[in-house]
Amino acid sequence: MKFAVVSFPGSNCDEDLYYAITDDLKADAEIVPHTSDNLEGFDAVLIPGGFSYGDYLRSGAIAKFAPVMAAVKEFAKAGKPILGICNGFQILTEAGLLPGTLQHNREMQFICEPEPLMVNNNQTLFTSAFKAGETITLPIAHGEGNYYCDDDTLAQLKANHQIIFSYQDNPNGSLSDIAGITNQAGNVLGMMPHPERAVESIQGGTDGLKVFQSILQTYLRTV
Ligand SMILES: NC(=O)CC[C@H](N)C(=O)O
Repeated sequence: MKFAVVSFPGSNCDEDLYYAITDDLKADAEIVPHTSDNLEGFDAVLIPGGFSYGDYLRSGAIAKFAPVMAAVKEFAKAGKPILGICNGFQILTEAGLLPGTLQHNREMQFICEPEPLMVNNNQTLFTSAFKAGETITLPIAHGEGNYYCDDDTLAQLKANHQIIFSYQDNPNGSLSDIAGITNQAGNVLGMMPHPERAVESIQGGTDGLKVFQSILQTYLRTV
């Protein structure tokens, strides 16, 4: 299985993700520049955290116009797995691949801390390695992680079990404690917490590795 880690000007978690996949998951990965228009040969796409284009206008608002995003949209349409982490989640909402938006944190401050989360749905390709209802800890590091959507969208997210991760102790004001959601088809996940920062015990925990193991295990079951 080969992972693409898409890198934009201002991405700063691309190499962390690359090493999480190659060193810890022991799978194949390649960093793909924002200028690429081709994701052929990849089985999953990872969109890393950071400050793409300096967070100008809004986080992710300029990245959605990068050449690679047309290929990312095709990849999503083909039902292949796409995971956006932090700025990656912001880019996916701006690109219309996930509903809702990420606003400034309630206290208008950047928050960087380990955060307890609930795994609400382990029946997804991103969470099959977790136990149902498991509580895990992943680091967050963001200024714009306050998830918002309209009432109809929220009702749909709940009815379809698309709220995959929620905060136990809502740090940023997110609607319904939302920390991570999938699209309706279940092949695109956006999450504000950083699984790639919790893949080795030296980082304080390894709960994040299970996200990548889930993707790999699901892939291996289907080939
Ligand atoms: N770590 C990150 O990806 C930061 C995301 C984003 N630019 C923010 O501060 O909200």
